[in-house]
Amino acid sequence: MSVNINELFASVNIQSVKGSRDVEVNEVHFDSRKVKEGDLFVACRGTVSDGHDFIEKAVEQGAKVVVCEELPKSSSSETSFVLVEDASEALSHIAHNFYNKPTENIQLVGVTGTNGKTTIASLLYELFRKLGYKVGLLSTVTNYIDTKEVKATHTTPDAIQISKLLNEMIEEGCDYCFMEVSSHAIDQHRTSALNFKGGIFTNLTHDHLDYHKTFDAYLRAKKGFFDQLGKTSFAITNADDKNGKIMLQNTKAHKFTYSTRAFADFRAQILEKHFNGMMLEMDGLELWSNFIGDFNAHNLLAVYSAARLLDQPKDEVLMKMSELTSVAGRFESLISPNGVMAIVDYAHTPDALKNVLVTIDQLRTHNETVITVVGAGGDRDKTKRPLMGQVSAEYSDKVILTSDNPRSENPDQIIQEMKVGVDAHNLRKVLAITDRKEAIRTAIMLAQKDDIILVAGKGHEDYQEINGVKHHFDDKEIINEIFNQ
Ligand SMILES: CC(=O)N[C@H]1[C@@H](OP(=O)(O)OP(=O)(O)OC[C@H]2O[C@@H](n3ccc(=O)[nH]c3=O)[C@H](O)[C@@H]2O)O[C@H](CO)[C@@H](O)[C@@H]1O[C@H](C)C(=O)N[C@@H](C)C(=O)N[C@H](CCC(=O)O)C(=O)O
Ligand SMILES: Nc1ncnc2c1ncn2[C@@H]1O[C@H](COP(=O)(O)OP(=O)(O)OP(=O)(O)O)[C@@H](O)[C@H]1O
Ligand SMILES: N[C@H](CCC[C@H](N)C(=O)O)C(=O)O
Ligand SMILES: [Mg+2]
Repeated sequence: MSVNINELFASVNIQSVKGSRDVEVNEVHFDSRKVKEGDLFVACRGTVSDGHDFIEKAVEQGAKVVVCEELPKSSSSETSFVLVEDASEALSHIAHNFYNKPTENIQLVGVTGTNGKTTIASLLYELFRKLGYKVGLLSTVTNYIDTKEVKATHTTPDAIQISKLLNEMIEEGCDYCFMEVSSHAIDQHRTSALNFKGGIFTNLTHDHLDYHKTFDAYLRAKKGFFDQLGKTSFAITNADDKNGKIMLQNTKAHKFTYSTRAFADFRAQILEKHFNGMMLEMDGLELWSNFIGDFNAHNLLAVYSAARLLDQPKDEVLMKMSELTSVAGRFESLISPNGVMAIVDYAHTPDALKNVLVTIDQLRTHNETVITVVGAGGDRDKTKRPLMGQVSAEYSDKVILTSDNPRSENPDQIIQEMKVGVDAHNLRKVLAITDRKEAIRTAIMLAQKDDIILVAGKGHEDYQEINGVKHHFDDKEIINEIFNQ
């Protein structure tokens, strides 16, 4: 396929062009290593390197058009250079135009917030399939083009990948797509060109301060998503979150709120909590849900609100919602032959850990012991480590601190940084076992019938990343193996 660049630059704020404007290109890339003869290269400034340093390389490999924020000192006369103010933002528009402006032909709903994005986006995908539609999903766990699975590498794919996948969804006949929008993605303009039908805010708690530096910058990144919504879109926020209101402060979209506590457009209340689910009153009607935990009442309410704002009938939505079951790696329980329960959950922030442990505490009928196995990611927010240590020890009877993707860091050092946060009176509860498999084995050995083990932080992940190498590792697989030994 070849496309004229005049079409590609629609809605891009061009400062100047050096060279011909009447050029056809084959492919669009932001990585010089992928450029082939006749392609377009966008030089983006990154966190590690600067795409401008690879312009020469891209030209050598045959780039016909280069989009950049600064012209290189010497430039080939055969290549057209398009100067823009923000190359990452331009990339999002160029990719969207290249893939036939997909968001003009699909109802796209984005979910953002610290926790709950995967849960809400995946449940919306399942719900709309049950309602009879063809649907797409872009999530941390996996991507779907209707029923075709495409492996996920990020929570939000890069700008090119997003538009490519959305275009494939349209070709497959999808009416809707539900996607997670991470704060990194917003900050890097991966979603700038997309025309969202709706946006959902979950909550904002401590995470990713390695990248955003301050909580305020993290908040502003999330808010940027709602600022970008158009006036025919809807924006749904969590009225029970401290920052719920601020998120929608400057949006042009129609605003809606959901709450389990206060007055809101969409309301729910937990009527009964059971081991295998809960009974809710949702928007005035009763709903059985296979999910537990107060935070899931919020997630389900967000799902319901979005479905209603997408004009789906109330009774049918509630009926199909009661059939929804758990999302991979989110509160998945396994029982050993001698009655020990292990729960695998993706809690990797202080707030998520607390929510999950409080939910587990509410499940206790006698004085079952709760043992938590948890680590914190390497090369990620270091300031959440002591908080995760503190919360785990406060809300468990025993904690085994271990590794969770140490990446380039020393795993013992990460564990030490988690331990620093543990209150003095809780230190006796804490063990440190660096090898995650051994940590899980020890928890299982310590547990007696009816005790509960929480294995937190990796959820659906099937790897342990150490020094740039992903080794196969799956919490559920390991637990089952040890349970059956
Ligand atoms: C910190 C971060 O977000 N990094 C992302 C970013 O890379 P970067 O800014 O570091 O890129 P860089 O290496 O500095 O390179 C700058 C530019 O030079 C280009 N380049 C580089 C080398 C070369 O030889 N030629 C060349 O052209 C690169 O393609 C890039 O355009 O842009 C890349 C392309 O989109 C992403 O793949 C990469 O994700 C990395 C792998 C990552 O780990 N990201 C995580 C933190 C992330 O994005 N997480 C969020 C979820 C978080 C959550 O909510 O839980 C996500 O959405 O997944
Ligand atoms: N609404 C919520 N509020 C607080 N904690 C939640 C909520 N929903 C889920 N959690 C907890 O957070 C964990 C991660 O949930 P989920 O994967 O849905 O979040 P996410 O926002 O997609 O995370 P990520 O940023 O890694 O993509 C869950 O395993 C659970 O422990
Ligand atoms: N999307 C999150 C996932 C964290 C999961 C945890 N297992 C880790 O590796 O830190 C992040 O990139 O921060
Ligand atoms: Mg996610």
